Amino acid sequence: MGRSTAVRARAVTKTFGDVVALDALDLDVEAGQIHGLVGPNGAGKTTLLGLLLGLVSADSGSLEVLGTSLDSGLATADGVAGFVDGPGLYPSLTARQNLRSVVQLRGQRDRHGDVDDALARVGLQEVADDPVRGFSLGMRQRLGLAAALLSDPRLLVLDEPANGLDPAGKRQVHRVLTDLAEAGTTVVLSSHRMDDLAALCTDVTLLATGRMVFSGPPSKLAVEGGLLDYRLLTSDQEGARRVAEATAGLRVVNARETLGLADLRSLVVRGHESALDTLIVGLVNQGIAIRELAPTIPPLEAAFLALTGADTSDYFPEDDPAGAADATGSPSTRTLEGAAR
Ligand SMILES: Nc1ncnc2c1ncn2[C@@H]1O[C@H](COP(=O)(O)OP(=O)(O)OP(=O)(O)O)[C@@H](O)[C@H]1O
Repeated sequence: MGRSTAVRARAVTKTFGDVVALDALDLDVEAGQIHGLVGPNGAGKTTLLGLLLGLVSADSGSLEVLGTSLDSGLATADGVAGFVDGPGLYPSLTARQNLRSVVQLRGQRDRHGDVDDALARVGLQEVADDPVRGFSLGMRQRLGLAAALLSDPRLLVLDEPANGLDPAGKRQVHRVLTDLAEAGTTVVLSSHRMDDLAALCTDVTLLATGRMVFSGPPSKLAVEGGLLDYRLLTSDQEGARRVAEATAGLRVVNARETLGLADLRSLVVRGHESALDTLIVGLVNQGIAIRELAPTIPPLEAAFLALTGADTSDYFPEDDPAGAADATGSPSTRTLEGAAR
């Protein structure tokens, strides 16, 4: 394991009875990365985070966390902190008392106001002396993060840390995580929000039914996702339709299905970026002004849907079968090989 590798998983498998939560998973997380795990419900994200925290052990394969092998059973590597399924907190204690109890349980002392500092970093200083019982989900998430910060972790593991956070709270948590990563801490987190992951993560790993279907920078994921649907509004919609239909590699698709009833004027065209470039030139040559042209859903979301096999028919038309889900419903090998690093 290289010095710069915080997590190295090889063929890690974890089953719960008949359910295969992780299926021969390979994963590398470089030190100092903010690494996002994303995938449909039940994909294995929480199971993987639990393994990193030493809360569950793998059935087979090898897992090294911060240079410590976790292959011989339940163990937490030194320098790892975080939580899955929400932070464990004492509801009758205040936020400050909760953090003090964490410090005491670890046999540490509250050096130089570490507790107050952690509360301030997550924006909870105003409610430091309120009982946690009355805290919202977002406040609990932030307090859980503060508890994890108290041990100065080298690897921070967080299960949906933005869950329940308002936009200001989310920005604050993102800032904390970015500052930590800049100081060398590795962060591995799960999220269902592709926009959050794109804004925060250096790399993302996309899981589907316990298998890795993509790992790499979010920008690469967006590009590898395949064809996109674009909404097109011009000065001459009929003329634009004719140009689009004549453009190689582009298809005009049913706008009503894609956009719903809210937007009956727009055309929806499906294709790769290069075909779109040709369309734009064609429209300009015909003297048709382009008023709006944008993906109907964000590229990362489209890539997620395509690579996890969800709703692929919307994103991979019949004339591009190589990009479609295979007969077993698994995501396409071609796409995955192209996508995986
Ligand atoms: N303790 C357990 N006992 C039985 N099955 C479990 C257990 N933990 C996880 N599973 C199963 O393993 C699979 C993966 O679950 P996991 O919680 O890791 O998925 P996830 O990607 O975190 O899902 P979500 O997005 O819904 O949180 C699921 O089918 C789940 O039902």
